[in-house]
Amino acid sequence: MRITFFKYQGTGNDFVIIDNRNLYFPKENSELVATLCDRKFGVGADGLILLENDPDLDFNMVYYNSDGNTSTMCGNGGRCLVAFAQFLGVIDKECVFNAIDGKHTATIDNGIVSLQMKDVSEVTTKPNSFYLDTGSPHHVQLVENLKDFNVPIEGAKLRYGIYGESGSNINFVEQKADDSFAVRTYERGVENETLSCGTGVTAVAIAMYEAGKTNHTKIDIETEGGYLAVHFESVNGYKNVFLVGPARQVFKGELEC
Ligand SMILES: N[C@@H](CCC[C@H](N)C(=O)O)C(=O)O
Repeated sequence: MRITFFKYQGTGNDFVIIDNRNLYFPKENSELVATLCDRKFGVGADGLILLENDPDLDFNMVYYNSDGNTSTMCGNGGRCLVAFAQFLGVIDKECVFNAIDGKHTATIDNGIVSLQMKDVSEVTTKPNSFYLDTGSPHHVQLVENLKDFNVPIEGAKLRYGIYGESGSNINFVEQKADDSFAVRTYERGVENETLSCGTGVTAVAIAMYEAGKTNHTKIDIETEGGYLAVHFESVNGYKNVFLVGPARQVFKGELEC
């Protein structure tokens, strides 16, 4: 079988993306997905995404982590998929698509994608951290000297120690200004630090507002792979939550497997 794939990145969170509108990709083959995502034996990516037709909406998103398993929502992946849908001519500048956590609206202008994330009704406050679901589960913890923090080691400890097998993504945060934070994320399913995590920065923005660290509802986030913005409304929970930032095609390839 010949697979045509595209490589995309959104603030350095990178994805193999495949046009699966004709349903040719063997979706149950998790070994193939893991190999395609492998940085030594495959293309190399934090995850793989299939763009499929949806009966009612512009398209459907199927997301796999680099371990080969399907998972919950990927914010940066969703933004990259919107850019891919525009590249394919499936959409123009606006769309509504389906993902594992439901319907998402998005706009794209000059490679900047604004993606509506799911509403957040609950933020759990723990002694020195927060836990919330922004489409994927996230632990958010303030640390000092984020630059030198050992994210892979400390992230793995919390991911397995507190959250067990089903796990959580783990975000370490440092405040930069009233309305800006730097974030480094350990991603479940990649089992390592990634350069950026869209549902993660969304969780950080909301958790920091909930904690009273900021009273801004538009928050800038610095990741290791670039800048993202999150804005939301805070009325009985968090609604109209948007993740905004660049999404770029890196290259196209073909492989026989
Ligand atoms: N990179 C993602 C999150 C992908 C899902 C996550 N690894 C999980 O399994 O929870 C993002 O940009 O949101």
